[in-house]
Amino acid sequence: MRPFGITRKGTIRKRAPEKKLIVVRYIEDSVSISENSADMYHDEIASPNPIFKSPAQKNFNGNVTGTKSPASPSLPFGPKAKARIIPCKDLSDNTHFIEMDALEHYNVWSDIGKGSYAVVKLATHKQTMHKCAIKIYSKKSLEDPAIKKNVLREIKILKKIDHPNIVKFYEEINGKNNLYIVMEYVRGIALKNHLVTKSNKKLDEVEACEIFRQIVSGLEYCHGKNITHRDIKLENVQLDLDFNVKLIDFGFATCFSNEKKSFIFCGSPTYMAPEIINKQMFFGPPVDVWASGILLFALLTGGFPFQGNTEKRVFDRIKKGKYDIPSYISRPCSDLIRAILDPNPITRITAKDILKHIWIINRGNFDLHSSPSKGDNIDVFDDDCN
Ligand SMILES: Nc1ncnc2c1ncn2[C@@H]1O[C@H](COP(=O)(O)OP(=O)(O)OP(=O)(O)O)[C@@H](O)[C@H]1O
Repeated sequence: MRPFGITRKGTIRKRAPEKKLIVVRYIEDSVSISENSADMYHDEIASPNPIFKSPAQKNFNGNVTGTKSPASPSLPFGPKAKARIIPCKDLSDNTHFIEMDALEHYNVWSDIGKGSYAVVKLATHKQTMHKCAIKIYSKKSLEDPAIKKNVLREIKILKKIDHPNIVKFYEEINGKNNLYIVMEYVRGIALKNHLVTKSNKKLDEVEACEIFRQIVSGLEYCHGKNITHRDIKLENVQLDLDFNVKLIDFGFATCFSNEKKSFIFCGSPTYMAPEIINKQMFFGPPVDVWASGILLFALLTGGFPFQGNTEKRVFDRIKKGKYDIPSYISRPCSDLIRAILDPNPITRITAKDILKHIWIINRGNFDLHSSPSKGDNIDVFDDDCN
């Protein structure tokens, strides 16, 4: 179990009644618990009658103690609690230091994710106790016009979207130091991490199909609204506890027009379509479809079709377009992968047609031609080029 702590301006160390050392660190009227404990305890925290006699509430009243609720034997203040010390990060350089006046309606907990420019924190709406995720961009990073443009576009696009397989936008909050995007909290696991838990880092066709179908369903919806995600990859697919798919991170998303082709070099190298690498003008949707094919390949094989130790090598292979589909993949699935990884964006299958493909209709239930052989397993998850 990871450390637990309460935060509100400054840091104090306290002994709980059980004489166990608890370190309490105060930031501004907020409570911070570590990533793991946040997930472990957030049901209690979020419940209207929290089992955990919320140190948060005590904290808000300025009365901080580490006492445990009688009904919370599993919580870290229990008799078995060991000294749990909050990682004492230097808050002075924490650009994602939350502003409680801006987030007055939320209790903000600890980090649930980190991206290149944003930190994502778990929060609960104080009145409804509804859990949410708050993506925090420091305004310093938004001084870069390109980043600012992307973030504003991310917000604009998220506002337009309402689909079960896409994370829901709740509100944006413009703080003095940060910009906050409040959105649906997807309690679960990133698809990439889910894959890593599997033997050989791959899924069977039925499970892969169920996940892939939902991804493509979200994409089809976006494409129907003239929106492209442009950064489809394992890391940007979150699974909830019921294994429902939610697409996240619309930081590269954009609106496209059927009349106007555009060119922009964006996405993650392993997932980039040949038309991007060849610097051709392109419409958005085929690029998402290509990336979804790379992702499907990864789900089924534990590897990527175009690999290399350097970006250049990956690009060279994508340009050549040569890849092997392992023999244990069923014929209908192989056919679908080939239709998706069609180097020509004009003839490449669309998201709409993927959903009508026999492999999807049959939910991946096809006899396998052969069992995996040694050489069929490609493991590139440690590849720097992801
Ligand atoms: N709504 C959410 N619910 C749960 N976890 C989330 C949510 N949104 C983001 N995360 C977590 O936070 C991480 C970072 O989020 P996100 O990818 O949106 O940030 P980013 O800065 O845009 O990332 P990148 O550097 O890839 O562009 C994700 O990988 C995911 O683990």
